[in-house]
Amino acid sequence: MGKTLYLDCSSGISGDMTVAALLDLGASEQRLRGTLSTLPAHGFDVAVTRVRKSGLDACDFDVRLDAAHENHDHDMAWLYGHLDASDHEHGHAHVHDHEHAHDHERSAEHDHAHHHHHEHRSLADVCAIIDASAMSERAKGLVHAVFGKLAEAEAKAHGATPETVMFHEVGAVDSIVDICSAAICLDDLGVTEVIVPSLAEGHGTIRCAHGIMPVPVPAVVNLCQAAGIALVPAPVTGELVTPTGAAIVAALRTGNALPASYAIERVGYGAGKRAYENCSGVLRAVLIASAGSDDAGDGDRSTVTKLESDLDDCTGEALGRVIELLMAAGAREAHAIPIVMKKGRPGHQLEVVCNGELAPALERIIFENTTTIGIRSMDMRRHALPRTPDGIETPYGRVATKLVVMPDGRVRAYPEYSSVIEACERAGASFQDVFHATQAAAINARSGDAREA
Ligand SMILES: O=C([S-])c1cc(C(=O)S)c[n+]([C@@H]2O[C@H](COP(=O)(O)O)[C@@H](O)[C@H]2O)c1
Ligand code: NI
Repeated sequence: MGKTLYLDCSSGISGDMTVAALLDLGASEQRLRGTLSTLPAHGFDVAVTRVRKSGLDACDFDVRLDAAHENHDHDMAWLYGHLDASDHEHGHAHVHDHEHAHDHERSAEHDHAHHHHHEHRSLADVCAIIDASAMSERAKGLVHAVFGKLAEAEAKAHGATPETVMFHEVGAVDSIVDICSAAICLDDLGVTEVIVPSLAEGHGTIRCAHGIMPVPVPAVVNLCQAAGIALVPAPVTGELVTPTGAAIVAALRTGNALPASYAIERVGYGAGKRAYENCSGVLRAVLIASAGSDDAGDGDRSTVTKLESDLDDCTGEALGRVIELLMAAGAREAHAIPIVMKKGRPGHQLEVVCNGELAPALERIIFENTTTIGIRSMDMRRHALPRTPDGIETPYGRVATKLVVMPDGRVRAYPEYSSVIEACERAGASFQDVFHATQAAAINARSGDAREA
């Protein structure tokens, strides 16, 4: 079973804060750097350092751009219009098919500390960069999901469609690297559930490539509206939630409520770049496990997506292969059910259950690896009982086991299949002997607890 991540967004959320918090949680920096080096995007380097933010020791993730790509993201004076406040309008309408920068340097109205370049990319431009990298299929799926949400929100703000809208800052190299990095780190940590109850957000206005925008900026408003994300007003003049941060939450969130009780496995703090009064400026990321105690609640209620396709012309070999690929790409379940289709044809219904953000990537795998030309999808409610992974000592060695809390509070032990097989092979014992010995040992270990099943 995957890990559950709780994001405490009491100081908002941005792309770099997310990556920093995940690295602080233990995601591999080495793996991140190795994977980023395969992105066909140039002019950037990443720095991972420790900083003190509001007295807290936090991780800082910084995408450093070369002179041709640098931006204003941390320049508070520029962001809030204290320098030359002349508007910096760009139409979104111009057509291009390659990365380019608009060079406004040295013009009187842009004569401030940084040169002001924008790379305008479409969703297709960004997808091409992601697909050409060596990111895992799961990480690619997460990145596609985040940019898909951004494209919908930007399109709505600018009266375009997701296919035609041009990204400004959110399509720049640093934002692409932030989003890819967040996906690589989540994949590395094995996170499958993401709980985000709400996002704290400031007020006022902020300057961006479009000009002066009200906070929350339009893209954030659209993202939160579409995904039903609650915003909590914070006593801060400025932007705490960036479009990238909101899109990460919109695409990856699987739940909006913490379990009634939970244990903290690990905590990470990611520093924001901007300095505001009245908030800590850090994103706290917590890996949690349901405590499985009396007051553990009745588990997690979340939404999952089911993909379904009926096949009467696909070989068993192809079906077996696609199921393997789907599971490797992060599906929760993938199976084929024998059915009799129209004209009396024997066939199979391929059923895949996944977190919603993975659906587009898994659909691609189905189209590429089977004969289907259509996939049905539906969102479903899922009720998962509270469960805690444990290691049970048995006469055959240690066996990984899930302890599951039943609705009436009793606890059942479910030995993990692969761990049972390892013990069988280690000890030369039968599956039944190891499985039942593990259940008995689990119950014995908890014999003081009157609520055993
Ligand atoms: O890039 C685009 S199109 C963009 C749109 C909007 C809208 O609300 S529309 C806002 N912004 C601002 O850009 C910076 C950087 O955002 P990141 O998500 O890349 O960190 C931020 O201040 C946004 O408000 C950009
Ligand atoms: Ni925009």
